[in-house]
Amino acid sequence: MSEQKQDLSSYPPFFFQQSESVRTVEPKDSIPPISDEPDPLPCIDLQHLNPEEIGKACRNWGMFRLVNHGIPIELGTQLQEQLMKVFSLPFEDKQAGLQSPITYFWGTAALTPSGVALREKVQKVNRIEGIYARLHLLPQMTTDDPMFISFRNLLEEYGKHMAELIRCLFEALRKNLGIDPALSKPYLSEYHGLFRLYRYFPCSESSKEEGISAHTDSTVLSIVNQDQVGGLQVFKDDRWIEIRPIPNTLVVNIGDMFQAMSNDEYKSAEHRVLNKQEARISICYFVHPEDDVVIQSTKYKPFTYKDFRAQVQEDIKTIGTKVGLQRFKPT
Ligand SMILES: O=C(O)CCC(=O)C(=O)O
Ligand SMILES: [Fe+2]
Repeated sequence: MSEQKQDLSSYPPFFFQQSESVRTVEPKDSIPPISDEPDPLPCIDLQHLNPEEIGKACRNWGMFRLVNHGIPIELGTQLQEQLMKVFSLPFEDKQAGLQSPITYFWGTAALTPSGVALREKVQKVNRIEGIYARLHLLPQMTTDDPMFISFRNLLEEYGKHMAELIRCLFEALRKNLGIDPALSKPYLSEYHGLFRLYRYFPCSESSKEEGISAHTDSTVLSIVNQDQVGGLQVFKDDRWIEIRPIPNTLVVNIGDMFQAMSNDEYKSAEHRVLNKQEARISICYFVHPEDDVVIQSTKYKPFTYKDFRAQVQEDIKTIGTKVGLQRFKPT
């Protein structure tokens, strides 16, 4: 077994109990990723936002790399370091110390919106741990532990940048699509801004183990800040493409809600994460529409994000997987 032996007591004991065969990826997923080409992902410069370029990236990829994003480098580095410290705590300490409104979870075969893994009907539990936090609830975290206080403060500061950044991207894309400005607020609910922070278990790369299985996000927009380990892939033109880690860049993807809002002009990107030989950290920020606003789309029956979320939960419970927007196609 080539799994790293260090600090294994910080991982959920269940990670060592599941058989190897359960964890390996399925045949459809086994197309080898092409990683030695120049970075193929469209790159968007926030300081020189070009509407045509960003629109093209959303239509063709549903994902792009963002540079000159304005997040202070030092802040991103500090948050990653602090996050690694928190994840390195013994498993029991994380369970005990991270309680609402910042909660700890592990195994994401299928997540509830709050990031809790649903284990009914789900055979495979991925070797990943996470911390879930809604941005607007962070100030309510009560703790005396200096490590958690520092972590919470960094996350809050980083979150303010994320909220601003996502608003700026949404406005550019909304204008591109000609969406009514009156929908800006309900379509991108700041109240629903949330973090999922992950640590992926280190394992042998030859085993092709998924930390997060192939999926599209149910969001409007998602922003991923990954460390230098790698493993994130996007499915495009019938193959998995590596989203290489490049320092000081973020990865933005279109979620299902934005796909519907754009009448399918923009695509929610199918992506996954493979575990690597080193533990991997990522800081992901997600924004959804307000619960009760009706998504107006020529491609789908009228639905709200609340309807969508309930349907996803139902599908995961009954058939073990998310069906997504297909459920809302007119019959
Ligand atoms: O960790 C990552 O890079 C991506 C995570 C992800 O796709 C998700 O949480 O939806
Ligand atoms: Fe995702």
